[in-house]
Amino acid sequence: QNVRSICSPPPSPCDSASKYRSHDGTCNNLEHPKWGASYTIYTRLLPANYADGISAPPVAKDGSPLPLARLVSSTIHPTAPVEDKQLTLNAMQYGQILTHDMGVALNTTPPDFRLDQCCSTSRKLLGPITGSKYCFSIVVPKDDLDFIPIGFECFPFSRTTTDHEYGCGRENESVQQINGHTSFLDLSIIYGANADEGAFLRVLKNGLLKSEHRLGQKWLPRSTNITRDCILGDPKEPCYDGTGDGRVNQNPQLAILQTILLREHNRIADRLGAINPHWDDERTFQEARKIIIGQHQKIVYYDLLPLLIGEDNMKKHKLIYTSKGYVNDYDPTIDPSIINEHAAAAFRYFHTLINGQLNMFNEKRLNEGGIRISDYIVRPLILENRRTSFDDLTRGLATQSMLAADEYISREMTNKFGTQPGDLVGLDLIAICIQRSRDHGLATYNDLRQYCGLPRANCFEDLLDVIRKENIQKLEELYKSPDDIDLLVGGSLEKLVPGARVGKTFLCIITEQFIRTRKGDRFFFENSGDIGFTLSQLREIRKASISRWLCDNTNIKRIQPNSFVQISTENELVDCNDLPLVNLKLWKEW
Ligand code: HEM
Ligand SMILES: [Ca+2]
Repeated sequence: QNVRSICSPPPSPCDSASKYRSHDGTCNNLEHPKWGASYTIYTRLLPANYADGISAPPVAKDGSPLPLARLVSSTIHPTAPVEDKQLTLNAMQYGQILTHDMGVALNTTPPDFRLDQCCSTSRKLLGPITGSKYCFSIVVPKDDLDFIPIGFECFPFSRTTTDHEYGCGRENESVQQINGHTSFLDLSIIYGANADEGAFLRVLKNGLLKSEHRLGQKWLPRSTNITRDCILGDPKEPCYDGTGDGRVNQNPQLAILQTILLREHNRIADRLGAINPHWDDERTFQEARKIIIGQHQKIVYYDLLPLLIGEDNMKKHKLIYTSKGYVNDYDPTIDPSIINEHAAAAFRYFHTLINGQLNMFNEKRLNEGGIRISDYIVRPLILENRRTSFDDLTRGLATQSMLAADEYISREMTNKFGTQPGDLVGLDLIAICIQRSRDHGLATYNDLRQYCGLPRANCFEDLLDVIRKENIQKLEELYKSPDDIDLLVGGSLEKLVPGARVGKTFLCIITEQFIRTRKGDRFFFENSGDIGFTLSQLREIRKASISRWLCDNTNIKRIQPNSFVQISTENELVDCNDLPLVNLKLWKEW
């Protein structure tokens, strides 16, 4: 899509009678058809903070450069294998699904940037990993834990959309990044974020999405462009495409959940077809899509988010209800676009939850061995390795602990990210994210503290209200003034708010995002009217659970009722058939 049309979209007339979401999110808001649509810009809570007011990454208050992102990462984020006491890896992993549904910052190659100039031996082409075509200068020796690449220039790395030619903003106005996905929770990651992609992903028969049959199971279609999508040891290894998101191969557990979503769509479409044989392909597809999206929204708001941002906090902000009826809180004045401070900083805090080791479990939940995640980044061969691998890894999601929300990060992410066996250098995901947040010109930690109702810190000691002393000392070593602290860095060090897995500032940003995502979505599953569910259908949708999804789309026979939460006496393994099931007979049309 050409950038000019993104920046000044022509008025697009909407069909208010249309019962289903568009693929690109347009016309969700009938007054503002582009709100929340794919290929529109992110929004901000506070004005951009570019050094030149336009597009250059920020500098310190006194004009000196900010500390190197890699130096910040290795100073602030040591490693420690602290596990979360309550939640499983599945909670982290569905968090990534949710993130991907809400956005992907489009990266564009600056015209003066030649790959052959930059990809010398010490650098790495990151295409398949981040979806960008840049060479990164943050590469670190894979096993040298204390190596800090001082002297490595801190890249012209993404310049995501920092050229007017590529980003939006008139001349002399600050640049804003572009979101390649719909902002809505509409599973654009499996249905595609525009009409052409949406049609391409479908069989166009019986309401089905394209899939491939192997090992007696349905799989995501294999990629026809493996060098773009994966880094494989052998070109015959699986590498997926044919889903609505280019990041599907990024890590094995992500590919698993994408596969489960695909299977669930096709499972529901099959049932609906049997219940309503007179429905055509389009009707079956759209009704199945609506059912899966409704279940997904229920699972996100009612089952997952309370664990991350606190149940009391969600109730206080009217993000969840105890009502058995409709909620009808759609507010057409709310713009559901994704907030840049949320996507490029606050929600990335949950990278702390990633466990570098993925274990496989048999049906007795006995550990059958594990893999290092860094060996399988953009290389999902482990899913189809053996007949049971997929199921064993899925049980791992439901069994293993995620890591705790704290300042510690797995070395698999900060030193070995994106490596292949034999590689001498790896990447640092956290350094990449710090650099990315600068590239997006986010306002500083101090600015967001103030926005969120904390006092501005005039000196480092003022941070004691939410940050531990030893961490303030580290900040003082790195930054010259409290006004220089990056939002991602300061926010990541805050003490957790009781009941939540984030500190105050990030909680405020993330909560604001999920208010907009809910109230700014005319099709949110708890709304009534022609586009909503009937009340009895809504009661069925509310029975959905992540555990039942795993059961219905794998060979798993027993699971705990809530597989975001570890097995315990309150959450014991039960027979899959004993879990509540969404009764599709309620969709029978007489
Ligand atoms: C194994 C798990 C994960 C891996 C390997 C991973 C890796 C990545 C990578 C490579 C990026 C792009 C970095 C850049 O170039 O800017 C990214 C972006 C992001 N990640 Fe993760 N991530 C994981 C899990 C999560 C989880 C659990 C969350 C939150 C619950 C999360 C939130 C985000 C967000 C919000 C973005 C920005 C998306 C956008 O472009 O709008 N990630 N992650
Ligand atoms: Ca979406």
